[in-house]
Amino acid sequence: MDRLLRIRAEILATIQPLPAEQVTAGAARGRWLAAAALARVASPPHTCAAMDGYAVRAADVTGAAILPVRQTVYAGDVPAEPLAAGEAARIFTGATLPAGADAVVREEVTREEHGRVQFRDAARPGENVRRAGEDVEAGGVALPAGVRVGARQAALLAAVGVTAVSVRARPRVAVISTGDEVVSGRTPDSNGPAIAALVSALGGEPLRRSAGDRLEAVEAAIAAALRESDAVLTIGGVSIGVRDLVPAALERLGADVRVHGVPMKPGKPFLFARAAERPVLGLPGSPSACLVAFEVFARPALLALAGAARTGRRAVPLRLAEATAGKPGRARLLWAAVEPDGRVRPVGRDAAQVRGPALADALVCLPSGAGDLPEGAEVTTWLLDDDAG
Ligand SMILES: Nc1nc2c(c(=O)[nH]1)N[C@H]1C(S)=C(S)[C@@H](COP(=O)(O)OP(=O)(O)OC[C@H]3O[C@@H](n4cnc5c(N)ncnc54)[C@H](O)[C@@H]3O)O[C@H]1N2
Ligand code: MOO
Repeated sequence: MDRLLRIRAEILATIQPLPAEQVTAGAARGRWLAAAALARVASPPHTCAAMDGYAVRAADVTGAAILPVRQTVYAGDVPAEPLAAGEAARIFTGATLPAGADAVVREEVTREEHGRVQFRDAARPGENVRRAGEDVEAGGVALPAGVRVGARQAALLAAVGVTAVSVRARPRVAVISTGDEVVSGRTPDSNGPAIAALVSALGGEPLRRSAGDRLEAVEAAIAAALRESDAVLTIGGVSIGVRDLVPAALERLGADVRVHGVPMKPGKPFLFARAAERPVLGLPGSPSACLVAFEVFARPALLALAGAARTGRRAVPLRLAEATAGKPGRARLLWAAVEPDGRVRPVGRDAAQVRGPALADALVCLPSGAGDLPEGAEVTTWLLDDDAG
């Protein structure tokens, strides 16, 4: 995997994030922050009760004690008056602590009768109190740049009063399916919709195009794509057959082909070029190879364009649910399913497979030269289920 990761790093080094724009927090959903989002208000906004009970000055409750209850504070109230020494205030979860109070005693360990509350034990200063800003201080960094705004991030932005944020533009990504068999429909275009869906899941805007097996057609399709998009993905026509026209078309367009052929299985013919200051990623046509090359190279490249701080899949060591026969040579990526017990089971291997990837929720990465692996062997696994935007 090291060589693949080096090639990936070389590709990423050529990619700058797209320009930033200011959008409402709602419109930021699924996009990446271009700058840190700073809290406009603290969270929590006021020092408040963490439990229903009685606000007191802890110094007044150093053991069993009885205090008069002078006020009641509900969530949303502004306390009518400060808490005087020797008094208690009835208070509810989330309600602002009256000035002077420094502890909340849970209702369960008290008894109220005739306007007086009885405490059994000492109150600790700070007990059941949420300090204003203990989660996020006003003016502090709520979210750093490079983070994707999803559901939980939207909650934080709302909590700290952020209504507008700076995010990276959505990448417009041309997805060009090539090959007469695909254009005619004799071979169903399974890669096109898959790659378009993967682009959408990254918050990108896929522009689906196709070109038959004529050099001029492939060249024209790539040239048009370079004009209308921020990145170009081609599918098929990238290995060494006489009808594999993507490399020749790129040459005619004066592209700078930086990578052609990578030591992995499947996905060996993958190509990376720069043309018109844009990245061009040539994915193999064989379905499993296409999707693997997308995972290893294209997805990180598109994430870098979109401004993501983390461009790789989450990699975790998992144990194999079954033995896997070793093969010398290239690093291998196996579509796999994570089982309920946390072990991982490969689901199909041939580069032409469409079913294996469809059943998988992980990719197992075996380094070049990995021999036969027994059941239970630990393997690096990329988890594929974190696309939620
Ligand atoms: N003599 C050699 N032949 C091949 C080599 C090699 O080194 N020497 N490499 C093999 C490897 S590895 C792969 S992977 C494939 C990929 O080649 P291409 O990227 O040029 O892909 P095509 O030849 O255009 O298509 C291969 C296969 O995939 C089907 N296809 C293409 N596009 C789609 C699509 N959008 N949806 C579904 N299926 C698609 C196409 O019909 C072919 O069946 O080359 C090996 N050959
Ligand atoms: O490496 Mo190819 O990618 O065998 O399918």
